[in-house]
Amino acid sequence: MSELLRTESMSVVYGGLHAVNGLDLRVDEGRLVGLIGPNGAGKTSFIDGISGFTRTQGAIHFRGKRVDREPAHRRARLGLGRTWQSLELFEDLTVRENLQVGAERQTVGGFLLDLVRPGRRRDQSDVDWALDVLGIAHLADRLPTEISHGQRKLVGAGRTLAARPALICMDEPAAGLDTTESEQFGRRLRRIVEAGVSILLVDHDMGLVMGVCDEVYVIEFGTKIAHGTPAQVVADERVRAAYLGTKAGI
Ligand SMILES: Nc1ncnc2c1ncn2[C@@H]1O[C@H](COP(=O)(O)OP(=O)(O)OP(=O)(O)O)[C@@H](O)[C@H]1O
Repeated sequence: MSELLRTESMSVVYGGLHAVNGLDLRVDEGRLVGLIGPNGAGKTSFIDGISGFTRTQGAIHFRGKRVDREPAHRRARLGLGRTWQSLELFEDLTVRENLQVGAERQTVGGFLLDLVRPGRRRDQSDVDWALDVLGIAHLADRLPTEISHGQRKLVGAGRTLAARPALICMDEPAAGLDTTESEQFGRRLRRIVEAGVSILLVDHDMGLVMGVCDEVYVIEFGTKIAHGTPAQVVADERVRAAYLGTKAGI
């Protein structure tokens, strides 16, 4: 399997707090990799660090290139996509238009073209592809207020997918979904991977993470405490101890 993302001793430090503490993590092409840990373990800080939204120490390699000193927009252009914990769709745009916003790569040429031809037709192929992978093509002309909560989550993922990334880091994409919606969402995640896009999945929904991931990393206080298949991780004593007394259901 070829390597897509690899961090080496990566840390995120806020003041004196090591939110991520020397983490080695790897995502290969064609893999759905979970990253879990109790509240405050450092999961969002890790995603912020690899995507370039917070300063890091250590090395981050993406598609064979060292990227830890590259700005966020350049990492995105290399194919490193991410979603955000707060799902804010453009409520007055259709589903298709919401994805179109994600697909647009702002270039100087495109900006000038918009000035001279404001109503120009845009290439819809990436948007059509993302709608199809997520199974929401039939909702393309609806407004976000007209679709279900689970479908809104797919639109949120679709905005990142429409930029055709090689990897999507998802930060709690299933928050607030009930069990049935979460299972449907999980099937869509597998379709994204089958379509050639790897996923790093952060979520508190253990049914989802353990049900869809090929492998799972577990962190506590910014440090890796386990890594393996879902079955190996669930059986790990340190993981069980870390989750003892929480509602996560490991
Ligand atoms: N901008 C910041 N400045 C200072 N401390 C921060 C900042 N962001 C996060 N932290 C702290 O870093 C630690 C890790 O937080 P982070 O949000 O990365 O954890 P998490 O695993 O994503 O948590 P949750 O599951 O609750 O979302 C926490 O102690 C948090 O309070």
